[in-house]
Amino acid sequence: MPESGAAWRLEEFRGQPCVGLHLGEHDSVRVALHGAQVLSWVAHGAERLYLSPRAVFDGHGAIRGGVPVCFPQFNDRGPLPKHGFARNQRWALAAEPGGSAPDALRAVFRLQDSPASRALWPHAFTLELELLLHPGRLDLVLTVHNTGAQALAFTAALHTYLGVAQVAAAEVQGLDGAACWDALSGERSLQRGAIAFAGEFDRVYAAAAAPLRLAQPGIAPLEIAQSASWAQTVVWNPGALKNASLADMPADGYQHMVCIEAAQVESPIALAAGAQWQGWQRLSVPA
Ligand SMILES: O=P(O)(O)OC[C@H]1O[C@H](O)[C@H](O)[C@@H](O)[C@@H]1O
Repeated sequence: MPESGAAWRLEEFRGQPCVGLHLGEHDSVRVALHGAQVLSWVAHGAERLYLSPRAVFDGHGAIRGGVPVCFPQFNDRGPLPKHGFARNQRWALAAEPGGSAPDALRAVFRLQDSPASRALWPHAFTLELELLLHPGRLDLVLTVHNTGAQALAFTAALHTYLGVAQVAAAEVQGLDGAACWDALSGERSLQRGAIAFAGEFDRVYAAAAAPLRLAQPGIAPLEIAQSASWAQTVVWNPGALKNASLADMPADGYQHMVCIEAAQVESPIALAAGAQWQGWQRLSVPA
């Protein structure tokens, strides 16, 4: 274990088994085995993720909030259930969590193909989500391993719900000039300036080379970086109307979240038999 005060433990949250990583008093992460879904990330004492108070924890459906892992399909762009099946299945801890550096904790979750996954998608695979918790920083590393004898192809995302005090006052910086596809209008254009939110927003951006920033008045900004292996970044907020159609969101839920997703949406990743792919997202509160 790293410095004193660092620990991991099995926890229960809303009836679901979870793993908690705790680095001292002020940094922690909680992950449900269902979907290996991160439900909470506390950085320097402040929660930075949004988890809907109406999220359903039935061990079957998707949990609204935190960091859903979308695999092997992004959204409804294909024949599989929306955002694939990985967020709807029980993952396992790959090994006992522990210290990875003097001031860091690491946990790895694993999902392998099963009769349930093969009924939907006829491929052999191992999916791993590695979490590295540092003071003020969380790294999420997704690895896809084709363990079968046939090639496979997938799209995916780390569908991160970031918490905001008031979405109308929040801004996403760092995508100025990026090519974007508006999922609402179908139009392609270039982003001009920072992203602000005044209604439903659902856009797929060509990923930027430098980290993005989520800026809010009076709150330390959050930096969001992703590996170059993800071609896109998705930015989503349902706005009031779409929010009202989401049974697992409270009426004001959309005001308190912005999704910034490291994603591979437009061209599937092809993996030959035995090949691996890795993509990460890093969330940090700059010192
Ligand atoms: O409601 P879900 O299946 O979790 O999807 C939530 C959202 O995910 C992504 O951000 C997509 O770009 C949106 O179009 C979608 O509405």
